[in-house]
Amino acid sequence: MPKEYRRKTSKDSGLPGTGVNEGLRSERRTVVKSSQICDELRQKAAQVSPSSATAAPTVMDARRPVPQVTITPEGGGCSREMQQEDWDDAVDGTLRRKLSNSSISSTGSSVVESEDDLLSDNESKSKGIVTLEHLVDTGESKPWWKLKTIVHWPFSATPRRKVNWVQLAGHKGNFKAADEGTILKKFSENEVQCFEKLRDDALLPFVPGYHGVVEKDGECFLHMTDLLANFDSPNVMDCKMGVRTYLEEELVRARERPKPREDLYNKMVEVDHEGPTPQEHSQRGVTKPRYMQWRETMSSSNTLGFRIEGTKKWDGTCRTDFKKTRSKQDVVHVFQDFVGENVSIIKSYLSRLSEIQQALKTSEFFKRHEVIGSSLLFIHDHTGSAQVWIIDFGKTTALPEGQVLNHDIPWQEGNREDGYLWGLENLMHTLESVGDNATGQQTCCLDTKENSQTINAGGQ
Ligand SMILES: Nc1ncnc2c1ncn2[C@@H]1O[C@H](COP(=O)(O)OP(=O)(O)OP(=O)(O)O)[C@@H](O)[C@H]1O
Ligand SMILES: O=P(O)(O)O[C@@H]1[C@H](O)[C@H](O)[C@@H](OP(=O)(O)O)[C@H](OP(=O)(O)O)[C@H]1O
Repeated sequence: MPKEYRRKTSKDSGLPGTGVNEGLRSERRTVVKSSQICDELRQKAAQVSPSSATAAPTVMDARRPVPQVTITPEGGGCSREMQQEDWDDAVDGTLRRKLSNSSISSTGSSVVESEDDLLSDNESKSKGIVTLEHLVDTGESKPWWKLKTIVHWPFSATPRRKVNWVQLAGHKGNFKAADEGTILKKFSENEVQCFEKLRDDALLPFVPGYHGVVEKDGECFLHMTDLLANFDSPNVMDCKMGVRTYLEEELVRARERPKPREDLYNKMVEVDHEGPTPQEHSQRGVTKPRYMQWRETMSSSNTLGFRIEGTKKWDGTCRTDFKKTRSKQDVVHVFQDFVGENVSIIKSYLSRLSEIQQALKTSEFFKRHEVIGSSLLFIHDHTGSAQVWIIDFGKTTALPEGQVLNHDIPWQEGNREDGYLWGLENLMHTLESVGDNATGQQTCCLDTKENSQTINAGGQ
């Protein structure tokens, strides 16, 4: 699915007067009333799920305190601090260019240009500790959706409650603070539709709570539960699931209209100078699917059906340097470091993964969707609490009517298989190995059958 569709926002949503046919570039300059657009987007997305019309909560709640976000330079310097000038920029609408060059620039791309996405710089990832600051209600709370009108709020004089938060993967600037226990993720029509469909699905207990579409600073966001909220100094790990991390459509488009990207070339040579072909070296560019395939081959996506994207430990240590973490042994080591050989945590994780596995096998949603780029988010803390959640449905795509997937057979172009279940099984085996190493025996964990299946990644 083209990114300009997946990440449609209020400003390129195909709403009356903002249709893609009119050209998104010129449309982006159109001044639109965003709260009205969010309402329309919410209603439009809600149409996919009959039950959601009543289930959608009121999103414009005047009692909410004004949220803001500060990104602090913690965790090995893999984050940045949001400055006052960032907020000033919001007044003239350039904030999102400075803070979120990735999803937003793709959102703003025109249909004609976006053969394989237009994210053409290498700052597209935000990886690090983010301190979300929820302003304390001083008794004169203002409707938070009006933040754009009070962007010069005297930040230093306002009482705040800091909430440590981490964004381990994904696009820079995609998240903002909301009221306590919740966060905002940049709107994607595709993701909203998935959440709407998931309201009635067996997977519901394993996805973040979804509270509708809201507007802030003139943009629309998904309002969802902050999965870290109930943990005390959590340890967090993001594992991207599947053997394939790009959509078949992206492959087709790149073939029809190849668009080498310099930012992806730079990311590739940074990890492996021998990665690009001589032609790619000479043009200093690689196409998106080519980069994604290379990422899958360098990491464990192809060999295990999942890969580690990032980890953050309770002490603030943050790691995202896993692009070459490929062998099962290497993956086991990362998990060992993450759980500290705590067998009880490992057992909790395995038990939760087993529940997820069962739910996936009965889920109508899962059966009828190609699940690409989705992650399992592992979270545990010193109290012994350990959970796993399914996150990121930005590239999860409905199959044509009547078509279903197995999720554990080899991908060949056209069959749209993603290898999700195969990856999950390997992930469980990996955790079992970690448990076995911790106990020094073979009895740690679940009695899962040996996984002998291989996914044919050669077709990529
Ligand atoms: N509901 C949530 N609660 C807590 N943390 C979350 C939640 N959703 C996402 N995160 C954090 O944000 C990171 C990125 O999330 P996500 O994958 O949804 O973003 P994205 O920008 O869509 O990613 P991608 O670029 O891979 O599509 C995760 O690795 C996790 O650290
Ligand atoms: O992890 P890396 O090496 O930084 O690579 C990025 C990662 O694969 C993201 O999942 C992808 O976004 P999507 O999943 O949304 O396609 C992004 O594409 P992009 O640069 O086009 O945003 C890649 O650059």
